[in-house]
Amino acid sequence: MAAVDRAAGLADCDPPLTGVFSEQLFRGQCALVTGGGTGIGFATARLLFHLGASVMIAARREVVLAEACATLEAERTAASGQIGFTTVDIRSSEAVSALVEETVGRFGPIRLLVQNSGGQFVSDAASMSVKGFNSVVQLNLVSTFRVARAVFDACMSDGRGGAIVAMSLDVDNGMPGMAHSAAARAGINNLVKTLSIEWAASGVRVNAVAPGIIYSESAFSHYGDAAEDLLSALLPAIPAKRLGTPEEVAGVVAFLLSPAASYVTGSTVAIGGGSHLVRKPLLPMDEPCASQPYGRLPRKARL
Ligand SMILES: CCCCCCCCCCC/C=C/C(=O)SCCNC(=O)CCNC(=O)[C@H](O)C(C)(C)COP(=O)(O)OP(=O)(O)OC[C@H]1O[C@@H](n2cnc3c(N)ncnc32)[C@H](O)[C@@H]1OP(=O)(O)O
Ligand SMILES: NC(=O)C1=CN([C@@H]2O[C@H](COP(=O)(O)OP(=O)(O)OC[C@H]3O[C@@H](n4cnc5c(N)ncnc54)[C@H](OP(=O)(O)O)[C@@H]3O)[C@@H](O)[C@H]2O)C=CC1
Repeated sequence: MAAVDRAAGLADCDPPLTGVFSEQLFRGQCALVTGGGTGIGFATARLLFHLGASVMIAARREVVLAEACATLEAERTAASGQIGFTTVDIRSSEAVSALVEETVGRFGPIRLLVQNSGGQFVSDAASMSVKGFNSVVQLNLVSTFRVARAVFDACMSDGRGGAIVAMSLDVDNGMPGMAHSAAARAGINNLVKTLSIEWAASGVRVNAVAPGIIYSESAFSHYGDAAEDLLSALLPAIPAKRLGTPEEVAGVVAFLLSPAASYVTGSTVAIGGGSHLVRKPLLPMDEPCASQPYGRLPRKARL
């Protein structure tokens, strides 16, 4: 896949990107990374771990999390922190409460939160049921609030502070084929603004990152055979003319969590090789016409 090949080699340093930060940056701090077993979440957990944090990764698939932990344990250096995993479905308040309790019990109060878990399916809006729209909003927007609230209440509201990074998307120009996710992520972009104001008095910074198209096997596997065609059509609209890597997102997340960003809050940082500056929707559509300016995706493309 040519688009993927262009991204290869960018994360060859091992462990990735630690060289640009002090290895003591997060020494002893407890970090929770949801979705930390794969893709962007794994790259972020990996970087925080190698920068000294005690990192809990959490998602639904235990076997994936266990494998991720084993990989990190095998990479351990003198500078590395601790790593642990537990399962969670972030759509459940009870499960999220249990996750926070377990993380605090194991590694102490959570100071760094990366609310990375999320996703969606591709469908044009005309084929999308309200139930499907709602399930994606629940997963991405409502569950981001749920996780942030649970961590704030338990660990960050006491004035000792913390830093939160949520996962958004490049949605400035809308997102044909992903109306649900784009609306949810636009909600996240606004949510971090309000939370950053309300929680500033507790010393908590709240930011988001908005990745463009980031290649990882786990992410692409959700799009099946459609991925290659979609990507071929998408690539010309990316000024950098390549996809991003999970490590390129992890570096920005680590910066936002770090004291280097101590005066940054309420921001959403685009990580898309300039794609957020291109004034056209990110997803490719059929040939536009006057009566139907954005064309159509195949109806209800179940990928
Ligand atoms: C990076 C890939 C490149 C390929 C090119 C694409 C370009 C896009 C660029 C954007 C970049 C973004 C990338 C990523 O986000 S990577 C992460 C990818 N991971 C995922 O997306 C997986 C996450 N998905 C899920 O967890 C679930 O699908 C979801 C939460 C979204 C739904 O789960 P839920 O359990 O709530 O769903 P149900 O099965 O109960 O269904 C509820 C209703 O939802 C509708 N639905 C569900 N799935 C589909 C589908 N595949 N297609 C259409 N509709 C769907 C449906 O209405 C369900 O109701 P019914 O069962 O009654 O029909
Ligand atoms: N790749 C890309 O181009 C882009 C990705 N993003 C967003 O970045 C984030 C990471 O994506 P990426 O690494 O690419 O893809 P992945 O599919 O690798 O990551 C998604 C992660 O979310 C976890 N997850 C999904 N649903 C739940 C749930 N209900 N409860 C707990 N965990 C859940 C998954 O684990 P499990 O299935 O085991 O629960 C998985 O680890 C997502 O929010 C994604 O939408 C945003 C912009 C672009």
